[in-house]
Amino acid sequence: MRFFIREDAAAASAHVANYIVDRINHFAPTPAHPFVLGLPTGSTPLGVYKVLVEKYKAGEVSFENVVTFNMDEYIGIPRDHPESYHSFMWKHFFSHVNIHPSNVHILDGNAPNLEAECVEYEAKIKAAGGIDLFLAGMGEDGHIAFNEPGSSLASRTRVKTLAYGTILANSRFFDNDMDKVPKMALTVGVQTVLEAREVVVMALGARKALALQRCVEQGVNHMWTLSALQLHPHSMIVCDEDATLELQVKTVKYFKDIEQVARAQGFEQILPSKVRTGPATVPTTIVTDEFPAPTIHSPQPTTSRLLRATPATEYPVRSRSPSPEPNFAPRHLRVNSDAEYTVSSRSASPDLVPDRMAERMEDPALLRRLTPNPEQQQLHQQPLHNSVPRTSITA
Ligand SMILES: N[C@@H]1[C@@H](O)[C@H](O)[C@@H](COP(=O)(O)O)O[C@@H]1O
Repeated sequence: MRFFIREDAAAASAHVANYIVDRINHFAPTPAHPFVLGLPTGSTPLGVYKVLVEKYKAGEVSFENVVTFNMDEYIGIPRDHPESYHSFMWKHFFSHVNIHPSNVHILDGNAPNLEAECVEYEAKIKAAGGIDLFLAGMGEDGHIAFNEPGSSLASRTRVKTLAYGTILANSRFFDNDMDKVPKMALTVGVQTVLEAREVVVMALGARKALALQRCVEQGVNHMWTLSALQLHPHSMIVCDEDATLELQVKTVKYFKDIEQVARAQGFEQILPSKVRTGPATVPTTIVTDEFPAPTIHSPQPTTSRLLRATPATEYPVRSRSPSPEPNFAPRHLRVNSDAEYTVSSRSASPDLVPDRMAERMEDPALLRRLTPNPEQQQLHQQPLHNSVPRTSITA
């Protein structure tokens, strides 16, 4: 994770806007190979949009070949409501730059079938080639997009109920009247954000300080969904001094030092060239039967995909998902080349399956031992250490 602390909101916004301009220009997008930008709403990115518009007007960047996907949208308020995220985006950004309206994607909170809208949105992101850079803000409770505390870190675009704290925080845009704030929204999921090739998060002001501390200094936790950023190979946080108030002095010093040392060495903390210049090839996943199943099957929680993630210079790769098998063997991942991965067919779709330790035992003697009341059984059975070779138990 790269972490930049700037004096104030204006300096942080300029840093992010310059970075985005730099990324778009290095990418050199074309109609056939556009730069795909994920965008947030809220007060935090306003300064970034302002600088991006200025830079567009100064001829420093073009949005001609940029495709955008917004993070979220309220459900149930008209699209032209002044506080809809559609209105927000056109008012603060899209109307002032040369983006093609057909390249703008914002979830429709009034769609007749909201679930279908979400599925379609994910499909559109995929069809666009995935998101190159997702810009995000954060909620005071550490949410990213509208992924409120407790959201699955493997979540995708979906309908979401808003937390009381978010409704309260956003009531400032609705005459401070909580009754006027929509209670539901459509939002990209945490996993949708993590699949972007790069994620840039901004945190401004003291009211974000606690969330920033939880997400940076503590572990990955679904109660602070932004903390999932720790699993992303190319993430960056840019904040102002006020947002660092809850961080340890040594954390602040550490990140400032890193930036200073890098600069003294003559380079910024930049991305590998593959990511900077856009995708040449997307890795493919090949399913084979090459790897044997182990004696004892272990459950494959969905979140383990995040932890296993991908090599740092490539895109996240998802395994194919055929119909579930009764038992899942651990996934074997082998890198064949820069852009190819091999996965055992037994490992596909490692979704969370409830299981008992006993069900993983193939040895009947062991199975008996793991049934309830083992003390009673031992009264009637031979000692197990005679019948079970220790070596048959493998993790
Ligand atoms: N869904 C949005 C988030 O994407 C945004 O990050 C957050 C913070 O808003 P602000 O930047 O106004 O603090 O507000 C809403 O909850």
